Amino acid sequence: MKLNELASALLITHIHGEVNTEITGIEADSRKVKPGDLFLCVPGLTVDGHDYAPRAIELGAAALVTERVLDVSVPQLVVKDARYAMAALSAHFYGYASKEMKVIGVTGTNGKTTTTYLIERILSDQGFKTGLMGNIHIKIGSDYEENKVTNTQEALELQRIFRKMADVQTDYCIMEVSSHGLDMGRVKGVQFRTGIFTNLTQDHLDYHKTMDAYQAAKGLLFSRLGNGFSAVDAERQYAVLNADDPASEAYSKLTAAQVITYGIDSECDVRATDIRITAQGTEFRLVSFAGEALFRMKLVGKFNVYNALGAIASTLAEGVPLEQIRNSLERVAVVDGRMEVVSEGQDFLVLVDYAHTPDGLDNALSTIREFAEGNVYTVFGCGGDRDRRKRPLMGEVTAKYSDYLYVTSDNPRTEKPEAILEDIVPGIVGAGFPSDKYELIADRRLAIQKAIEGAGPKDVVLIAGKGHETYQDIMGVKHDFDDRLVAKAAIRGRIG
Ligand SMILES: CC(=O)N[C@H]1[C@@H](OP(=O)(O)OP(=O)(O)OC[C@H]2O[C@@H](n3ccc(=O)[nH]c3=O)[C@H](O)[C@@H]2O)O[C@H](CO)[C@@H](O)[C@@H]1O[C@H](C)C(=O)N[C@@H](C)C(=O)N[C@H](CCC(=O)O)C(=O)O
Ligand SMILES: Nc1ncnc2c1ncn2[C@@H]1O[C@H](COP(=O)(O)OP(=O)(O)OP(=O)(O)O)[C@@H](O)[C@H]1O
Ligand SMILES: N[C@H](CCC[C@H](N)C(=O)O)C(=O)O
Ligand SMILES: [Mg+2]
Repeated sequence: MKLNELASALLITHIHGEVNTEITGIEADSRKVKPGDLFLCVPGLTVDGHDYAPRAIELGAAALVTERVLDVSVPQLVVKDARYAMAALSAHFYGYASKEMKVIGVTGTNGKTTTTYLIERILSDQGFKTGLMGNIHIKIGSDYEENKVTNTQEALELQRIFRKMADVQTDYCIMEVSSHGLDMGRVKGVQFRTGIFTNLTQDHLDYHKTMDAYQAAKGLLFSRLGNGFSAVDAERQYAVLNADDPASEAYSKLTAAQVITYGIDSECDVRATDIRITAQGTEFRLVSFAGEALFRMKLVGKFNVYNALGAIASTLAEGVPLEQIRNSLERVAVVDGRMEVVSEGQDFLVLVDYAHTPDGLDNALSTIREFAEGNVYTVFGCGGDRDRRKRPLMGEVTAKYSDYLYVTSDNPRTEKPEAILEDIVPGIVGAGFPSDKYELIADRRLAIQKAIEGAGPKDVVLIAGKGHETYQDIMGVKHDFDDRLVAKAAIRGRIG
């Protein structure tokens, strides 16, 4: 594509240099530039992409996108806002691929991965071709790719993925939409069919600073939906909101999409009643605008009833019959790394779960308390270079529900592991937890071993925070680490 053809995606811009320069790719990271690429100079929070222009040109960049004219040899497309330009130019370059499928986006503090996974199962069981973007992996047709970021891709990568999905005739893309992704404009230009809101509780205050700002970032998904009412079903847009979460009221005001509410405690369009939770699963009666049905799911915990409700509401909107939604959900055995049972035949229960927020831990542990017959041992930590204010709160929640605590590392990244552990302690102490029942063990393998060695018959060991992750990030290096494998080895060591 020629540079001036690409530039037509933006109204206010000018080209400094040869307008007919051929562009064969787009890149925003100098380390990945290939000959013929357009290199986007993005001012970031840590460095300024303009400083990497010379390196990109050395690697063969054919042109640049800049916010100011640089003294360099290649043509420049000068724009007002490089991040906005990244979204607009990438969408143009990849042919507005998200418009070739229905995109269902899920936002919220917890439950995004689980909800996307459930929707994908329901729709693929209906014979639709599905794509999935979330932190377990990215699914394009029948191929799976690793997700190198935890959640929502940068606009450029996102549009590249949509193109690949469109090329294999994907009907539905179901994706997690993080608050960072919304706030940084990564999903600008993505045409969503449906936005789903799971819940809003504390996380990411390192980035958003206040809960109001965090709530507003998630609101961007809903404020962009629905303003072009249409008689054509495929063009309609839906906002699926959790009626039991106070933020939903604000989101329903922000959106012009048709609102479908779901919940347990409040009056709503898709509601679960008569809920029964056991260690083996969850039962509930579904009362909805499309009829009633009894659901028996293998997924445990009340929070998974909420995730199921979001999935049910959004697929009912797609016209999937309630009975068939139920059949699909009843077949889901486990979502990778979420309340996943680790069994080597031992006489106590070991669960690996991805809870990494105060509310996530509250949900996971309160569920465990509903069925635990013995003591509850919790192994957990808090991520480095992430919200520090959630650390004592996570200590407090784990103390509330556990008999023994093993506080350990969970991706310390560039922080000192011991310092993170110290940030957690005030929450444990403040909750009045006995000092002889918790230990700080920075080595996660050791912490898991100790918890498993301590457990007796009928006890429950919860290993929280890493779920499906297969690494421990220490100073930017990802070391192999899988809670499930480490727990299995520890159990074998104990019983073998
Ligand atoms: C806070 C945040 O999200 N930051 C993201 C942002 O960083 P930034 O704006 O500071 O960029 P920067 O590192 O200063 O770099 C500026 C520009 O220079 C370029 N550069 C940089 C170095 C170089 O050698 N060459 C080069 O060209 C970069 O590619 C970039 O275009 O843009 C970068 C490039 O795309 C991302 O890597 C980076 O994600 C960081 C690594 C991150 O950890 N993000 C997390 C917090 C995140 O986004 N998490 C959410 C999940 C949240 C949830 O649980 O809901 C997610 O969606 O993944
Ligand atoms: N609806 C929910 N409400 C509260 N907690 C939940 C809910 N669903 C899951 N959880 C808890 O949060 C953990 C993470 O769930 P999940 O991976 O689905 O969330 P996520 O929103 O995708 O997280 P991330 O922001 O890391 O992508 C689970 O392991 C579980 O402990
Ligand atoms: N999406 C979350 C994942 C956290 C997972 C946990 N294992 C950690 O590293 O803190 C984040 O990026 O904050
Ligand atoms: Mg997720």
